[in-house]
Amino acid sequence: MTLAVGLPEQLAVRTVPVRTPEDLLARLPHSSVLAWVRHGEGLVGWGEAARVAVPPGEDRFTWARQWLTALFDAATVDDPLRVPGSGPVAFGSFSFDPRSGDSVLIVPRTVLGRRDGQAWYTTIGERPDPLTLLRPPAPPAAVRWADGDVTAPRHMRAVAAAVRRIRAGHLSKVVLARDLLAVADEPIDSRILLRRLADRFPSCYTFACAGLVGATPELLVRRMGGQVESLVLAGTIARGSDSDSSAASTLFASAKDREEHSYAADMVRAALAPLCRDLTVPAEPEILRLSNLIHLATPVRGRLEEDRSVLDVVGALHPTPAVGGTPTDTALDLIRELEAMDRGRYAGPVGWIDARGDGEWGIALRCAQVEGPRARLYAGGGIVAGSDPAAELEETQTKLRAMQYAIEG
Ligand SMILES: C=C(O[C@@H]1C=C(C(=O)O)C=C[C@H]1O)C(=O)O
Repeated sequence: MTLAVGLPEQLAVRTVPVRTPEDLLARLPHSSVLAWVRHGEGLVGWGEAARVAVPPGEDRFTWARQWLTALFDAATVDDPLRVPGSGPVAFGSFSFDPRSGDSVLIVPRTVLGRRDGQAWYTTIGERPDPLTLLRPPAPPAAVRWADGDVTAPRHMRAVAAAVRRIRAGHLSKVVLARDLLAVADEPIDSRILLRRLADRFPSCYTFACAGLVGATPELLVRRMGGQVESLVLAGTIARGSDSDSSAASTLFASAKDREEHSYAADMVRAALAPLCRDLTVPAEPEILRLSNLIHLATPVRGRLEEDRSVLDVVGALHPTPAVGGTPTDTALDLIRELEAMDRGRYAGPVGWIDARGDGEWGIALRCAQVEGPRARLYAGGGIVAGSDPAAELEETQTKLRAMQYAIEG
């Protein structure tokens, strides 16, 4: 259903506390699901009370927020909990490129939420589905892999061309990505992918929205009350056979990775500074260990000066140089020129927002667009003057492995 702004449907929303479900992902009744789960907590949803295709444009986050405000303001809400994620929520996934029209918001009919030992069940409309434990879905069988639009040699050529542009002084950093295709015998059930990702990457945000499924380590912004947080990532090394501490020290001492990281951390600081007071941005990055690789990470915190929804903050931040580059507009043009594929919603913001404007949005990384028996996987990396095409290709291979595992086991 697509609703025009100004003509909102009246939603009847009811939240009730429930006994803590031990496993949100085991409750999903079918493959068309919405999810945002980390360490077993978060939100899962299914059914559609409302859905909208957000028109392309720089202002798509404002458009989306206005559409939701009209919808949620007209709703009748019975929500005794009033915690972030209770009452009506929308899941969303936005295109990376403002020119692309792939962005979508979905208000599920049913949401199961869990945080800090409290759990709730929100339903919209008359007859909620019963909450039952279901039989586990079947994993994808006989998966074949094929090149996407950006083959390995093409990616290396693009990286080499980007390095030349950077050395010629056109820009400082650009993130280039590539894709990989999987085809199974039967439609791929997103629930299997979510389960495998959540088990292997518990500290990542395992997400699903309109067929985009993944587990991202990168928090673009969490807004709960006046508090905002972000976790900026850029700079990567594989967790090889070396001891972890030696890989982490190599990454921490790498001038190339520290440079890549500083562009992203500086931009997030600059974008949040006008919106926040008490902004804290550590001077040096931390080390974030995932099961397959290690990142440089800067945790950022602040208090919002004015009442702004999480989507307003998403709009101020996207695209950060973790997925775009520096300067942003030059990098976007170079991505359009050199990458030669449509990123769709890969590297775009993905997450949820409630009627109070609270929510959590990540950058859609380590993900795939799943359609029937096919999945398109994406991965990229930041390119600076000192980048090496073969090493960058390897980095995308390591990053792709997370979703290859989710699909193949
Ligand atoms: C672009 C991706 O990841 C981003 C790029 C990184 C890098 O270049 O080191 C690290 C983390 C992410 O911000 C990806 O996973 O596809």
